[in-house]
Amino acid sequence: MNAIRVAVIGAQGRMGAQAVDAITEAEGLELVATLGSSDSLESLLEKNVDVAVELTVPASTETNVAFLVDHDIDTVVGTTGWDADKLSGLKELLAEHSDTAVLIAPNFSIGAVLAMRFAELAAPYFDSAEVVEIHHPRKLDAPSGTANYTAQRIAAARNDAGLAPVPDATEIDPHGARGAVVDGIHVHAIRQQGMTASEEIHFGSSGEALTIRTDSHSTSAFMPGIVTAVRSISDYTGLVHGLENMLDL
Ligand SMILES: NC(=O)C1=CN([C@@H]2O[C@H](COP(=O)(O)OP(=O)(O)OC[C@H]3O[C@@H](n4cnc5c(N)ncnc54)[C@H](O)[C@@H]3O)[C@@H](O)[C@H]2O)C=CC1
Ligand SMILES: O=C(O)C1=N[C@H](C(=O)O)C[C@H](O)C1
Repeated sequence: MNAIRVAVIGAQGRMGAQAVDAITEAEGLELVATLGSSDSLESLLEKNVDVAVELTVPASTETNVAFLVDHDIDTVVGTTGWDADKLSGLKELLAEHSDTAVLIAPNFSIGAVLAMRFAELAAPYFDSAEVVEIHHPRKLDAPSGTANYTAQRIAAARNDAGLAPVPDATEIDPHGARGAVVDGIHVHAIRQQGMTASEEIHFGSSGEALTIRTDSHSTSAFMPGIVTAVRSISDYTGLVHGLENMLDL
């Protein structure tokens, strides 16, 4: 079988550089292009790319992915910033490219993917639910893409179960101490030197608490997920939101 021809966009970044190594080492994958912020996406067109891996910045990802879809290149996206409007625009674009797939993966770490699934399973059983994320201080966006997605999934599971809003008597909060609110779920972001990425999901009901925690100690945590996605994406078409959809969870 021919190797899958892979391009990495954002190849000089923390994630991109590690993805270059992971793809180079992975059996059945061939790294054919690496692009940084000053390189033109047009240069990919002569490389016969099967799959692009997009690991850039929230301000660039939508334009990059639109170019790749317009040229029918399957794309694995780890970059954050994909809010509901951007996702729906991408869905519309993909509808015009029926053989092309894009994975938007809020998190490639198996621990984080499982933590989100466990949270979704736990959500209907608890009155209270809040998310705390901790990241390195170089991170551009808050709350993290993973925390946003976790909160959305908890909110959807609570909604399906017919739960009332989370109990909270706060009336006075001049400094925003209760954090961001995503679909009714409070989300708190900590930026801490020495950290890579962690998330805690706190649940509570009368007399009991459940805390789910996932830690990525280094960007190596995300590489098996990227390689799995690159190998699998040709089996899909359209928008795939979340690596869990490629993991049979
Ligand atoms: N889904 C996941 O599991 C993970 C996602 N991330 C996300 O991935 C993104 C990248 O993270 P890091 O590598 O830590 O950031 P970084 O800042 O180290 O790297 C981003 C790179 O993209 C480059 N870049 C910016 N615009 C570009 C463009 N138009 N074309 C090509 N390159 C461009 C920058 O020059 C930089 O080298 C962030 O949004 C981050 O939140 C990070 C870790 C895991
Ligand atoms: O910027 C990061 O580092 C990370 N970004 C993603 C996010 O925002 O959720 C994934 C992971 O948390 C690391």
